[in-house]
Amino acid sequence: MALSAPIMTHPQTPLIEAHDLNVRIGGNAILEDITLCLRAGEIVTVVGPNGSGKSTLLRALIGALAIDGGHIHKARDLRLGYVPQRLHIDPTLPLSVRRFLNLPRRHHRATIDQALEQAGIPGRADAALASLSGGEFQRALMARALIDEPNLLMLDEASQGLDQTGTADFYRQLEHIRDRLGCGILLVSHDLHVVMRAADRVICLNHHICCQGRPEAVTAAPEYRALFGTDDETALAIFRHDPHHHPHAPAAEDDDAG
Ligand SMILES: Nc1ncnc2c1ncn2[C@@H]1O[C@H](COP(=O)(O)OP(=O)(O)OP(=O)(O)O)[C@@H](O)[C@H]1O
Repeated sequence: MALSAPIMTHPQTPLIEAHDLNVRIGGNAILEDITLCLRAGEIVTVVGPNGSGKSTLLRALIGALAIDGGHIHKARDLRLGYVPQRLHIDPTLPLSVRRFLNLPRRHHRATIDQALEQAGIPGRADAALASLSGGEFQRALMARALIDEPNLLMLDEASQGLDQTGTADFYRQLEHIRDRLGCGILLVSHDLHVVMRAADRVICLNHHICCQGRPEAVTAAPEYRALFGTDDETALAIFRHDPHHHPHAPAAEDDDAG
């Protein structure tokens, strides 16, 4: 199926909801009472210190991890694309990008070419996977996540290893994908400045949700400042989110942090 057709999920339909989600690993509470909701058309970014449970949250939401409490409700028509934080591929494996994207099942050439174009590496289908740079490899992972036309895309620090320009390009690409497919995007990132520019909503996680809301509201929240300080105020002023730039984005769930 062509990737260009917009996905007709109703903008206000929750794609995924978590209620009072609890996850314990090795006797430690990693996620505590997480309640969140993600809708089609919005870009939501999870920020938080190292070890605060961001990857665990994504893995719990996609069902890769057993939960110890609460529940997760997924839309009946949910089609999930997931870009993991890491994926180790043996560099000696003679694997082209096309063959990688054909695992575990084959796709039409045109579908693969289109996914690569959407992910920002057009024309690289016949390149050896091992020959891709770190940033290109991340984009190949993104193409793999896009190939089945997800209506929810989850990315776990997919911009790691990219330089400043590459990171800014990456977020622009995400906005483009959201605008073109109408999908919801949930991402984990440490690039606070760019995150603040690209996200419709930010969730600040430190095992529990410290605060969430529009980027401006979250950065003003004492809980966020206690974790990240206030140094990004200047950058935020430069990168401030322009609502007119994203005509398809629905209003964020919370206007205020908390
Ligand atoms: N499989 C596991 N076994 C033991 N501990 C785990 C496992 N997975 C996660 N943890 C622990 O859970 C905590 C949260 O890990 P997680 O990877 O979710 O954090 P994170 O916020 O994504 O961190 P980072 O920003 O460093 O990627 C960490 O203390 C981690 O050591």
